[in-house]
Amino acid sequence: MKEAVKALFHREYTAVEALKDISFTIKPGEIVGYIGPNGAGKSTTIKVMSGILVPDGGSCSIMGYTPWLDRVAYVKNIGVVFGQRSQLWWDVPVVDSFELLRDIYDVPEQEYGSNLSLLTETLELADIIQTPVRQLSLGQRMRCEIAASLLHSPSILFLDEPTIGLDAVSKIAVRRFIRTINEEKGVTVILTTHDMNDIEALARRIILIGKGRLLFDGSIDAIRSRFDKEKTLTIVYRNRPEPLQIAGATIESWSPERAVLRVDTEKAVLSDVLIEASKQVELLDVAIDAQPIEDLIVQLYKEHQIS
Ligand SMILES: Nc1ncnc2c1ncn2[C@@H]1O[C@H](COP(=O)(O)OP(=O)(O)OP(=O)(O)O)[C@@H](O)[C@H]1O
Repeated sequence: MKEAVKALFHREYTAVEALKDISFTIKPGEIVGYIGPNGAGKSTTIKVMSGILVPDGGSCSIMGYTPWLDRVAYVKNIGVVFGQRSQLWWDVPVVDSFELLRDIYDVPEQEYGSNLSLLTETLELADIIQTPVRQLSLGQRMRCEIAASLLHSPSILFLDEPTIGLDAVSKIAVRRFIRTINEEKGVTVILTTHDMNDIEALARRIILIGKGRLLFDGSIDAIRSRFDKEKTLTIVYRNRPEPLQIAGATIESWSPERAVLRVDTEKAVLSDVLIEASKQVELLDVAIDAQPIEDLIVQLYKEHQIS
């Protein structure tokens, strides 16, 4: 209590440098996964890039605009979805919010009409568009949020955790939609998410930040070739009563009909392991699994000591 009263008169402040020396360039038409652990600075970056936050230093140029200086002209070119916040009015039907956004962005009637019908069809909004937002499920609301961010045909879309809390079906629908607008309309997408399946499904390029610093900027393939040295080989074969012995492979589990092997591809060639296996058993089925991208990202976090 004493400390609380003291704090009323004498506040102690701690400076948090949310972003430090972060620098990158994104080409039109890219989908970039902007990732990092909690508190890394992802939302802060999106807020700076969308003109909501004014940084203390540094520069940011998007389509020739400085987001926080040229806000009115700039926002016509961007769409923003914050998974944790809503840009829709809670008590009115979704379509009323859409119409208000049309007026705010000054979208010509014809453009609004064709965007609305395309978004209604592809995001399956027909049954919910007359419902007040407060009566929608999270998945339904997120589909409306994404539609709302695209009514004015922006060429850049910032998505801050767009699939948070969605069920598997809705996640797949949202991912498919993001891919479609990127491929068909060339919309540039900057996506933050903790769901590595979003990243795997959408982003070819990853920018990883941790504690406000840029730690990695490159392709998923580059991460794979750096960390994904181990493959899991599952083989199914005709009855063999004793375990296989294969140089270069570690037997993870074994039964008379099935074995799971781990192969370090830096030490053994996968095809040699398979040839050796086929000499010892009559192979019926083979499956090769790479490490999930989630595990690779964790290794990247560990390398930078930010896990
Ligand atoms: N309004 C604020 N006032 C003070 N500090 C803030 C504020 N918003 C964010 N921060 C701090 O800035 C840093 C970066 O936060 P940010 O929200 O950008 O992280 P994030 O990467 O989006 O995290 P998460 O994955 O948890 O959403 C954190 O240390 C956070 O505590």
